[in-house]
Order: sequence, then structure tokens, then C-alpha cells
Amino acid sequence: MPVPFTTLADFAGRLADLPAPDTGAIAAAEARNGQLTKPPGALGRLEELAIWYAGWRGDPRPSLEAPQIVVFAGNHGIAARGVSAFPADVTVQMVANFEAGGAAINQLARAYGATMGVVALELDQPTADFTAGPAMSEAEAVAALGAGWEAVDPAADLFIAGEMGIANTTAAAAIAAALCGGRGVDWAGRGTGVDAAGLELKAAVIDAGLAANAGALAGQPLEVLRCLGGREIAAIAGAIAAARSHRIPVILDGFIATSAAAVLHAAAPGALDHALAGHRSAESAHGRLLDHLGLSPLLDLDMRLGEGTGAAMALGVLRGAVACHSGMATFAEAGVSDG
Ligand SMILES: O=C(O)c1ccc[n+]([C@@H]2O[C@H](COP(=O)([O-])O)[C@@H](O)[C@H]2O)c1
Ligand SMILES: Cc1cc2nc[nH]c2cc1C
Repeated sequence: MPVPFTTLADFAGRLADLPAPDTGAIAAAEARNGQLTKPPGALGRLEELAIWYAGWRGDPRPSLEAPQIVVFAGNHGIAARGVSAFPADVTVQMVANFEAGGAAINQLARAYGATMGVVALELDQPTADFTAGPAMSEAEAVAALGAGWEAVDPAADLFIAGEMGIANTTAAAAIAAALCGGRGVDWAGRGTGVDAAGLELKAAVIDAGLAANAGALAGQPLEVLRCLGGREIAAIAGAIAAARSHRIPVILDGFIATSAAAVLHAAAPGALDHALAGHRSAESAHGRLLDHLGLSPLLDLDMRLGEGTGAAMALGVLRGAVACHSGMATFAEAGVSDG
């Protein structure tokens, strides 16, 4: 899909003009839900999910046939500070693994019938170390937002953005601190499995990043993304916005994907109305970030892999919700007494 912005201000303008769900489809889906052969409310949250999906697809009896998963990969200058349990080379190595079909997300995409693509973002050019200044120039941030925007297939009927980037839990935590308040210690987690000393180091790196970029951060969510984010995080923000422009519902993955979503929420309240939280990651601050966004995760499976894996598991739940809503008989059709 062609990229309709060339500056961060343009992108902010797109966020100010987002489509709403189809209220007629929501009303008709609610009416249908009330006639299906089950006690009222007996499918619990599945009912709310199916009605939400119907609204965004503009169809009171929708199908979910073309889910798309894209994994965005980026490298981070702060990786050189030792904030991850793994070396930065793992990012490019995992991209090869995604392309060969050997990663967890490849298996889950197949299991739940989604297409799966990988977008590697300038892996040989890590972002700048944000403890010394902005991670990205405006041109770099816009290019990454645009790569995410372009990756969304307008024909998809559900979108999941996954990510891969050694050190990106530190970037995500810095974004969360800048947007929600607090310090490094409040948002740093174990990521790929750092020890207690690693956790302390992460908190210090986040604090240094907040201090080094303080001038740019105040009240400017897209500046937070540029100064503290990574290319894959910016690409996820661009992809979530592109999906919204096509009324394609989104399932958010873990802590890093949610930090990208949080930037959109801060820039334009309501920008995440087409997104649901797929799961709560075991990354310690993820639950708090979801609370800040007013999102209630569908699953809590102690996962902390990223790649889109938690969201892919939730796709199975959404598929079930839509199948029941659109496939069940009504009381009248089935000749069942409706009490
Ligand atoms: O999705 C999550 O919540 C999540 C939590 C912890 C780690 N990860 C993944 O692990 C990598 C980042 O961890 P780290 O320790 O290098 O910052 C990155 O590739 C993420 O996909 C992902
Ligand atoms: C092996 C490995 C796989 C991953 N997938 C997402 N993040 C990851 C981090 C590591 C270290």
C-alpha cells in the first residue's frame, strides 16, 4: 500500500483522521447475537469479540478468512551496552530462521491459517545508542513507519504485527516510561532472561535515555518513538495505523508491540479502537502497560517470546468467536424454544 506521509507531522495528521467502525453492522450483529441458540451471554467474551469484529469489517455476519502476520526485525544501538541475554547477531539469524520456516511463529501461523511475512529493517545499521541522543533521525523514523504501513495487505481481514530485535525490551520500556511516567526500574524486565545485574543495568540505560532525550520527549509521542524506539517498533506503529485505515482489526502481541501501540494511543486517543490485546506477556511491565491503555488481554500463557506468537494464539480464540457468531443457527431456524 503506498505510503501517504513523508514527515512525522504528516503521520500525525493521518492519526487525526481515522475511520470508525460501522455502527449499523454492530447493531445488526448485536441483534443476531441475541437470537443464536445459546442462553444470553453464555459465550462470554466471545460474543463481544465477534460483535467488535463485525463492526470493523462492516458485516453483521462476518467471516475471518485472510489473517496476515508480519514479523518486523530491527537492531538497536543499546544492544552494545549489554542489556540483553543474547548477542545482537541473533536478530539477523532469527530472520533467516523465519524465512526458512523454523521459528515458533511459523508454526503458529500455519496452525491458525495465517499468512506469514518477514520485514528486516536495515539490520546492518542499528539505531543510535539512545543514551547519547535520539535513536533515529526523522527520516529514519518515517522510513520505518512507512515500511510498516506498506507491509499491510489491504485484502487481509485481520492483522498481527510481530517483532524480533535483540535489546528491544529496553527500548519498549523506555517508551513506556516516557509515555506513562516512572523510571527505568518501573518498566525494565528480564527480556530474553537477564540476571539481576542485567536488570539493574537495563534500568540505568533507560534512565540515561530519558535524560539524554528529555528536551524532545515532553508531550510528543512521535518524538518518543523516534528518540527511544527502534525501526521494528516504528514499523509496528505504522502497520497498526495502516490496518485502521482499511478497517482491518489488529491483535496486539507482547510488550514491544504494545509499546508501539501506546505511541499511537498517546498521539490520538481512540487510535487503538480496532485493536485487541492478544495476551499478557510474562515481561513484568506488560500488564501495567495494557492497563494504561485500557486493554484487557485475551490470554495469559506465561509467554515472552515476541514474534507475534501471543497474538497468534489469540487469533485461534477470535476465529472461534467469529465461527460461532456467523455459523450458529438462530432459535427460529433450529426450532429451539428461546425461553
Ligand atoms: O513480546 C514480549 O513481551 C517479549 C518479552 C521478552 C522478550 N521478547 C523478545 O526477545 C527479544 C528482546 O529481548 P531482549 O532481552 O533482547 O531485550 C525480542 O526479539 C523480543 O521479540 C519479547
Ligand atoms: C532465540 C531467540 C528467538 C526470538 N524470537 C523473538 N525474540 C527472540 C530472541 C531470541 C534470543
